[in-house]
Amino acid sequence: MSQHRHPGAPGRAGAVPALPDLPEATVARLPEYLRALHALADTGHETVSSEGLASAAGVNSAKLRKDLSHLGSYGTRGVGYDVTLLIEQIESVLGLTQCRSVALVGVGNLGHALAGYDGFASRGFRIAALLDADPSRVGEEINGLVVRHVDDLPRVAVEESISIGVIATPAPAAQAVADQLVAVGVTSILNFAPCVLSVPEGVDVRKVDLAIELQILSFHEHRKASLTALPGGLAATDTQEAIGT
Ligand SMILES: NC(=O)c1ccc[n+]([C@@H]2O[C@H](COP(=O)([O-])OP(=O)(O)OC[C@H]3O[C@@H](n4cnc5c(N)ncnc54)[C@H](O)[C@@H]3O)[C@@H](O)[C@H]2O)c1
Repeated sequence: MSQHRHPGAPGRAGAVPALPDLPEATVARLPEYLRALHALADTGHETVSSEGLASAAGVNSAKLRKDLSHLGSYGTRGVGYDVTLLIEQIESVLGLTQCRSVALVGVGNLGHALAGYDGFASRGFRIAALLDADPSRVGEEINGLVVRHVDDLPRVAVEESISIGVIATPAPAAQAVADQLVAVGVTSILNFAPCVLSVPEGVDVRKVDLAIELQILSFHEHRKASLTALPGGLAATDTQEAIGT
């Protein structure tokens, strides 16, 4: 995943308490900690050591302690972190204490898969609107939601209090869709189209490109093959650390 961010995003949800200014890498790891913590809570764990949580989240424990110290969470010596408390702290920092409404634009192959995925709701996101430019797709019902024409976006954005836009259109259409989302006041965009979007200051864009992830893995495969070809073979390398996860 890649991301670009502009400071000073105007909030749509009104005044919120000042948040710590966290490093982006920390922000990117918090959802991993949250997922691991929910799994621990589901299996009856009340506390967890930094090593245990780090291992469940797939990071090293020093990095985890540093990340959590940014939230003012240091755990208790000999006991570790209180699982429920840490879940609350991370959810609060990530702004997950309120459910956010998402508009998905482009309901083709990928859009259908995203619209049919139930996992967003359990993580605090409601797909509230499906929009497409193709009249033959308008009116189709997916997971209880009817696809609407993208020209309805201004009305839908107000009706559903849309706070995040997801773009799953072909790349040539993505910039125009981003412009439409920005025009209706959306300040967070998740872009699946393989292109760079230009957005005004105050709008955050994250890009998901599985092909890029595969290319990065390809590099590591390539590198491992070159190392095993050396005399002595591949040193005891922690591949996840090498990848930087
Ligand atoms: N990020 C990833 O890992 C990943 C994986 C798969 C596909 N993709 C990308 O996701 C996008 C969608 O892929 P797909 O296979 O679903 O394509 P698709 O052709 O099946 O669907 C695209 C949909 O977008 C709609 N559309 C086109 N222009 C529009 C506009 N201006 N406003 C609203 N809707 C519009 C089309 O009518 C169509 O329904 C592509 O850009 C593709 O490259 C990314």
